Amino acid sequence: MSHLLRKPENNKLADGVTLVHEVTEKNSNLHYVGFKVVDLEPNSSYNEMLTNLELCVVALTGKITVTDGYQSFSDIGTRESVFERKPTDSVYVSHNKKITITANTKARVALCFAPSDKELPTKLIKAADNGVEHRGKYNNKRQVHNILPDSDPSANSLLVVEVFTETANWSSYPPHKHDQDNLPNESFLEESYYHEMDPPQGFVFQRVYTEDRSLDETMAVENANVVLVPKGYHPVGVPDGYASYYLNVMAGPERIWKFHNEKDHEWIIDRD
Ligand SMILES: O=C[C@H](O)[C@@H](O)[C@H](O)CC(=O)O
Repeated sequence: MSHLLRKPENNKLADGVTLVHEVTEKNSNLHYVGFKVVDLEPNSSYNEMLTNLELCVVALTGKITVTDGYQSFSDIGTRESVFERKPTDSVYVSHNKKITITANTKARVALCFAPSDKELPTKLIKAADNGVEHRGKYNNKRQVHNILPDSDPSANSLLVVEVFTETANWSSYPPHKHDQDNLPNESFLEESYYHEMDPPQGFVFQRVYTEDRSLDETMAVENANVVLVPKGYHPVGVPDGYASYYLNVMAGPERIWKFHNEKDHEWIIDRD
């Protein structure tokens, strides 16, 4: 199995609290992006102590209450399934804070981390404030919810976005990369993908590869898998009959999403 592909760990932390995924600098080849998925039964709580990291808590499914010890955001979350295809609520918390997430209903929560030494206000990012985009044409169409885009100054280095790709379409396509700290031409952003499929027995293909092919991994990605993108192009193809969801976390030295399309495939964008 590719070293970039993570299957659910489903590590039971306490009654009603399961750590589905944990991606850190210690257990991955990522140095900027950190990521966790936590399942909570009703009335169960999960605590996280932030030191030099900022965090975006995304209510993937179900309803949760999030507090940073000073502010509390109650009963947030908008959907029972990500495939309701509507934005959800999130909470941004900057470094040096302890956060507690309590489930009001059965919930799956994504914790998106990036480095920060900047004190910034804790903030509810309401579903209604997500920028929704419909990108692409032909079989390259996808729906994008911008949760923490680089146009939103709320965070220090974190970018969070979720993407819906319908049956037999491609996304993160034409292949693009952002692995060079070379602004204004390209930014360096590591990236993680948390994938879900509908129906859940489905899979997608994702390839992660560099210009020189020194890295070239093609994966069959299944429901609730995580793919790590330390560098390189990273397109996703969705088989006929299935719909794809993924949540992206990006972070790097500059909080700017400036990607470079692979020249061989850039014509895809120029079709009439
Ligand atoms: O770099 C960002 C990720 O590849 C996705 O968020 C991608 O941009 C989604 C898309 O437009 O297909």
